[in-house]
Amino acid sequence: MHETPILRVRNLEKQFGQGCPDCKDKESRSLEKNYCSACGTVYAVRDVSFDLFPGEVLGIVGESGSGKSTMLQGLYFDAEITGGEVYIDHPAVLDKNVLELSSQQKRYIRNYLYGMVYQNPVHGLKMKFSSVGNIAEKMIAAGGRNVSSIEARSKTLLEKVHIPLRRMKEEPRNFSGGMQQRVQIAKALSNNPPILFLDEVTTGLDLSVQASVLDLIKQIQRDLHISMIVVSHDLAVIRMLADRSIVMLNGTIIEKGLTDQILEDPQHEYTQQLVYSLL
Ligand SMILES: Nc1ncnc2c1ncn2[C@@H]1O[C@H](COP(=O)(O)OP(=O)(O)OP(=O)(O)O)[C@@H](O)[C@H]1O
Repeated sequence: MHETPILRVRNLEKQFGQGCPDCKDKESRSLEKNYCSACGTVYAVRDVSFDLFPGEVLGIVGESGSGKSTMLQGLYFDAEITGGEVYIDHPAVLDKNVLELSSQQKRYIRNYLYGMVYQNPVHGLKMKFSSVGNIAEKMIAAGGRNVSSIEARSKTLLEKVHIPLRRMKEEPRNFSGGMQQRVQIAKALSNNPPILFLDEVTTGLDLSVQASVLDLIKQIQRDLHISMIVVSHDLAVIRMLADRSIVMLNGTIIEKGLTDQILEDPQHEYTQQLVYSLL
């Protein structure tokens, strides 16, 4: 039996710059990594295609500048994508390339179908709202109006991410980095999205805090059976979380497969270096 992917990404492209005769033609262009030295255009994401299946964690790993964050920002509509198609297996948008939808329809997807956890909590949280207020805001944006059920769900979510309820009225700017990431995760889950994006969520945290946030993500994945795309430059993070993985370099996919397989038998020279650096 073939399962239908919850998310299908096809030939995604993102360029910064207009391009020039030297680089406009995909087949004949020659770039320095992802950069055209003739006109300065950066080809940040090039011809990226993959499927995400229900309940699966897909890892995206690559060095700084490989295009991971740009791709995630494009999928979450934070940045405009230059080309390609994205399909979500949901009745509201079935068979529609969601990149071409109106801003209202994209808002619907961000509110109901996607959750996002950013590396920098400042991008995902309103630091002057209370923690419970941050979660409530997301539910209200999605049309929630029943105050007592919004409050009850916010509390349940904060408990789920191990934020003590006695601190729920505090602003997240007073919290440690690990706690801020927990509040972001709770907020991202507030409307029960089937797809969660996680962008370098443990980068910059102390090792012990990293481990507890990663444990939390695993626990959420087990409990909610949510599909996740986890972006990290750190193969150790991907190894801990992802069933399947994609390795990116200079904006393109250079290797993909089961994470265990990639770790055991890396094919590309760059992946081999990544794997050996874990030893
Ligand atoms: N606004 C921009 N203008 C020009 N180039 C950009 C812009 N934003 C990103 N880039 C370039 O796009 C490429 C991909 O960057 P991106 O941030 O997606 O990589 P990354 O793999 O997520 O790395 P990092 O983890 O360091 O953010 C890089 O070459 C970067 O310099």
